[in-house]
Amino acid sequence: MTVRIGVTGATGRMGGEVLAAAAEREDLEVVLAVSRSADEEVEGVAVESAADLPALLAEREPDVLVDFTGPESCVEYASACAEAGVALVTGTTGLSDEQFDALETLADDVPVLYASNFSRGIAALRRAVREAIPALDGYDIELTETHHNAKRDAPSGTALTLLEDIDDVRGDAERVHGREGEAPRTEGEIGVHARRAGDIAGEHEVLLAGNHESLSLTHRAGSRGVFAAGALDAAAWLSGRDAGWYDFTEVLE
Ligand SMILES: NC(=O)c1ccc[n+]([C@@H]2O[C@H](COP(=O)([O-])OP(=O)(O)OC[C@H]3O[C@@H](n4cnc5c(N)ncnc54)[C@H](O)[C@@H]3O)[C@@H](O)[C@H]2O)c1
Ligand SMILES: O=C(O)C1=N[C@H](C(=O)O)CCC1
Repeated sequence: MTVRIGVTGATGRMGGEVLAAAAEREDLEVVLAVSRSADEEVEGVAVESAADLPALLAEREPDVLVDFTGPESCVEYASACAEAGVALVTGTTGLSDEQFDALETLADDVPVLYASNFSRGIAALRRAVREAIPALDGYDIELTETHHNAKRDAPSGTALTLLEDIDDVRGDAERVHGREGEAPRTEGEIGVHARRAGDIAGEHEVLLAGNHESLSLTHRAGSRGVFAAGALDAAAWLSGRDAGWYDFTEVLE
């Protein structure tokens, strides 16, 4: 059965990637694309005004809405989905704790799948990090992420997810965001570094060092297409499921 999808942020970098990737798939049909700046075509799809989203959801009846926008719009669109009974896949990062709480509450009404990163490589990196930490007890950990020069939030959503993974395995640690001046490392702290340059799609490195050795676990996205493909796989998987909060790792099981 073809899954009917809607796309928000259609004129954005990820919105365009999602529309381009969806056009190549036979299991999905784009029935709706919206953006703050309407009246454009993206990848041959007419982009309508995001202000009309509630009415458009009722009229076009997508099974799943795919959202890569900003934190405020993500919660607003999730709320429209809950109202219309439409499932939501979102990869929007930079959400506050309150905004995550709001999304989780809306997941009582419709299926919501959130992932800070929709690449399979990052899913594998997360597993590798969870395995490496207990094997390298007491080693220093530094996390570095690098993204294009238009990225708004820092550290990246993926970096925050990796930090949560590290805390889960090793217990909560102090996070030191960059260093300047007299700033020697304290035991157990995690250095967090965010670089912004050019059009880099996304790089994450977890460095573990101690005992006269170091282990660097690094993922590099070759293009945004990898995130779009993962989000569409998530949309196909989520369609028809019960209301609830879902994770990308469940899609990959
Ligand atoms: N989870 C992942 O795998 C993944 C991958 C790439 C990007 N992202 C995240 O996706 C989001 C979008 O990234 P992008 O590079 O496409 O950004 P972008 O700026 O190119 O596009 C964002 C789109 O959302 C719209 N938008 C932004 N704020 C809005 C608001 N308040 N109200 C209505 N519309 C709004 C913009 O008009 C634009 O169309 C970011 O949070 C980014 O971190 C996640
Ligand atoms: O380009 C972005 O913005 C990305 N955002 C996600 C994050 O914040 O982790 C995933 C990688 C690309």
